[in-house]
Formats: sequence, C-alpha cells, structure tokens
Amino acid sequence: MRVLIVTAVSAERDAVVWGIGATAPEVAELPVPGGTIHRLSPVPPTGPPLTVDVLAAGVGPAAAAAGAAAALTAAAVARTPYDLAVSAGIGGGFTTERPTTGQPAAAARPATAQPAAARLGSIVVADAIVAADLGAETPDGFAAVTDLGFGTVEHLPPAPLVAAVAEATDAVRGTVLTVSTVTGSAERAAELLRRHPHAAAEAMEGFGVAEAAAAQSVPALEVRAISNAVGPRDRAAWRIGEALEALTSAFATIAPLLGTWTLDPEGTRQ
Ligand SMILES: O=C(O)c1cccc(C(=O)CC[C@H]2O[C@@H](n3cnc4c(=O)[nH]cnc43)[C@H](O)[C@@H]2O)c1
Repeated sequence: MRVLIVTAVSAERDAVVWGIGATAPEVAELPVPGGTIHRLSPVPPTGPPLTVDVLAAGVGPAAAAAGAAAALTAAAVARTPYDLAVSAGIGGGFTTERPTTGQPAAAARPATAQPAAARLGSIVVADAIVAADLGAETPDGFAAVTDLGFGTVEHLPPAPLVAAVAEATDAVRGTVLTVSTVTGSAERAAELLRRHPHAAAEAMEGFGVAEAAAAQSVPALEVRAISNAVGPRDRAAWRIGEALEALTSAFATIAPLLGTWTLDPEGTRQ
C-alpha cells in the first residue's frame, strides 16, 4: 500500500510527518520535480507493507495539482504507483450550527442531510471534494464548468475509507470546497453554503490533488484541520498552531488505518 499525502506548506507537511512519525521514523527524503518527498514506513497492524510519502507542493489548486501529478507520475514510471492520494492541511470551517440528520456519505446521503458545524481545531474529512469557483459568472449567477459543458467539479473519495477515517478521528464529514480566493465576507460564505449546502470546510488544494489523482485512476481523500471560520476576514482570529496540532494527532490515528485499507478479491477498494 502506497499513499501520497500533499500539503500546501512545509508547516503542514511537518505536522503530518510528526503525526505519522509517532509510529514510524522518517526513512528518506526524495527529490521530485518542484519539491522533496518525505517518506515514512509505518508498520500496519495487519495487511501489506505501508509506504507514506508526504510532499509540500505549494498554495492553491494549480500548485497542488502540479506537485501531485509530478509525484504520481514519478511513482508510476518507477512501477511503484500510489494506491491513494490525500490532500491534507489547515482549512476554513463552516462553523454555523445546522440541523443535522446524520452524516451519510455523499453518494448516499439524502438531500436534507447537513454536516455538523466544523469548529476551530476540529477535523473535517471530505465525502466530496468540490471546485467551488471553477466556472463563469453569468447574468443568472455563477455557472460551474460542468454547466458550460466542460470537465468536472467534484470528486468523491471512497465512502468506506471516509467513514473509517472520520470515525477514528472524530471528524465532521461533509463537502470540502476548493477555492482560489479565501472567503472574506459573510455574503460570500452564505453564497457558498447556498450553492453547496453540504459544505463543511473550504481550502485551496483538494480539488487539484483529486484531479491529478483521477487522471491516473488513483482515489483521493481530503483531511482538513480547521484554523479559522469561513466568513468575514479576521486574520488575527486564525488559530493555525492549534489546527496544526490537531492535524498531527489526526495523522497519528490515520496512518495505521491506511495500512488496513486494501483491495478486496474483486479489486474494489474497501
Ligand atoms: O491572509 C491572507 O491574506 C491569506 C491569503 C491567502 C492564503 C492565506 C493562507 O494562509 C492560506 C494558506 C493555506 O491554508 C488553507 N486555508 C486555511 N483557511 C482557509 C480558508 O478559510 N479558506 C481557504 N483556504 C484556507 C489553504 O488551503 C491554504 O493552503 C492567507
């Protein structure tokens, strides 16, 4: 089992590496175009050997896609392809309480299901990774690229893995939006929630990692530790240190789980 974890900045990469490093020392630093992979080999309780590579690829969906694509391609060419790509880091949380009716996975949930509020310091696991500002402004409002007949704006991580990771980390499960511009007003936050009622968090890289992974038929996951509320810009209120600590403890829990997530006899991931 080989897992690629892509963060934006080195502080996030270090937080993830420290979490996984609780059970596995770092074994190598490997150059890839545009960055350095930090490799760890946790010993899973059961199942095949596990290799986890962590890469800080830069801020935003384009940097994330470029970094993920470089690492995925290098691994595929070396005939050691990844089984899973993970976008990880801090993120903004939709902190307003919404009526919750349970949190089934994106593919199965009823239209009325709402994620719980994603508070500062909490963990969000994406059951859908959505490009929220990839499209066009029209006289009738925002139109996604899919409405214009192009591409995709959503990737769905494997539901059983999402459930296992969210349960183990006591995370909020919901849509994680990828934006190129950090939301800075209540109006924009409300507009995003109107268009994406299942949104639990926003960040800037998940869709880039998921697009790069999908191009190579590799499933993707996104894990965010909430550093700030999505809404009016208040940089002083960001709790980056607490979020990075939450990210470290989440990945200490997640690493052994990744080793047990394997293919069933039909080749379907469980
Ligand atoms: O304060 C600023 O002016 C500013 C402008 C752009 C980016 C930043 C960041 O620090 C973002 C870095 C990183 O953090 C993720 N993140 C965290 N909170 C949010 C959010 O509310 N909305 C979107 N992204 C967020 C993001 O994934 C970036 O990689 C600061």
